[in-house]
Amino acid sequence: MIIGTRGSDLALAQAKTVGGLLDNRGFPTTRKIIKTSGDTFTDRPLHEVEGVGAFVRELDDRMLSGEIDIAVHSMKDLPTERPAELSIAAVIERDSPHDVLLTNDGSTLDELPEEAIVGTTSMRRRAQFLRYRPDLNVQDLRGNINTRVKKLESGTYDAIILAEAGLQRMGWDIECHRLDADGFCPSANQGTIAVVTLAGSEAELLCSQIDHAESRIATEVERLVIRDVEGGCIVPVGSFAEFVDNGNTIHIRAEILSLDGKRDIRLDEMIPVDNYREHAKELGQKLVALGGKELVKEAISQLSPKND
Ligand SMILES: NCc1[nH]cc(CCC(=O)O)c1CC(=O)O
Repeated sequence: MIIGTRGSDLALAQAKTVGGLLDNRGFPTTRKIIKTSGDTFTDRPLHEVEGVGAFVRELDDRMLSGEIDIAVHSMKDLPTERPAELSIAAVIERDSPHDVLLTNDGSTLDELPEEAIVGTTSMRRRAQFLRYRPDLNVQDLRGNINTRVKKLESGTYDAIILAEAGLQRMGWDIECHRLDADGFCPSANQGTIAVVTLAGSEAELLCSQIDHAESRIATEVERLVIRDVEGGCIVPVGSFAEFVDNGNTIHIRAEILSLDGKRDIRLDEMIPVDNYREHAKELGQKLVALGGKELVKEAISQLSPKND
């Protein structure tokens, strides 16, 4: 079976993880690197390139045309709307869902001097940082993990924010400070790898063997809770579900922020695992009732290029 992947080091590491899990079960795989438009326009902020799904569509197309059997993605990059012919055949056991702060001199978030330059392109991270430290100077920082760390080391930024899972998968042992989920609620599905196949294919059946049930449920809850505010991945929205109470309860935190981090709408709730879908949908409606949709619309209107 052929695993399709983007060519970045992170994507390759993820594809190797999935290949290894399948090999262990006696299903040999090979890898094929696919270049995507999200990889081509690395000089522009992500929301200007083509928004949601820049990295994903190309791999979808190659699968629909039969060129690859399996596609490996960072699950947080998968858009909500997916081609009906494709299936998430496996959700791999989650790595760290948290963000981390990397600083040039090892200082923590609280120790950074006023006006320190913090690099991130994520609107969520920007808003969360400004909420916590309105004095910081948050600047755009595009590029893959390697590029971003290099730009930190070159001194262009005093600090950068990354997904801890990315660092783990690269195998780098760099000093960093984990940002807690109360102040820095991660993106929905952060730290989780999704394995995509054609629905009804043999590959789907084989890949279902490496599915991790708790990770699948947690990622589904995270998406359901923010589904009705219709944000996509470029607006300041966080959603994080974790199993507590010996796996009987799910702790869900979700939030929408204004771009400047001055206003937010937040949820912090426990739901039973039984009937988790119904509970998650109810929380989604609660987020809407609190004004979540309006805040998302406001953020999008401030992001999109004005027509005239
Ligand atoms: N935004 C790009 C992206 N997509 C997935 C990861 C990291 C791995 C993951 O969350 O599974 C990253 C890098 C980052 O956010 O720092």
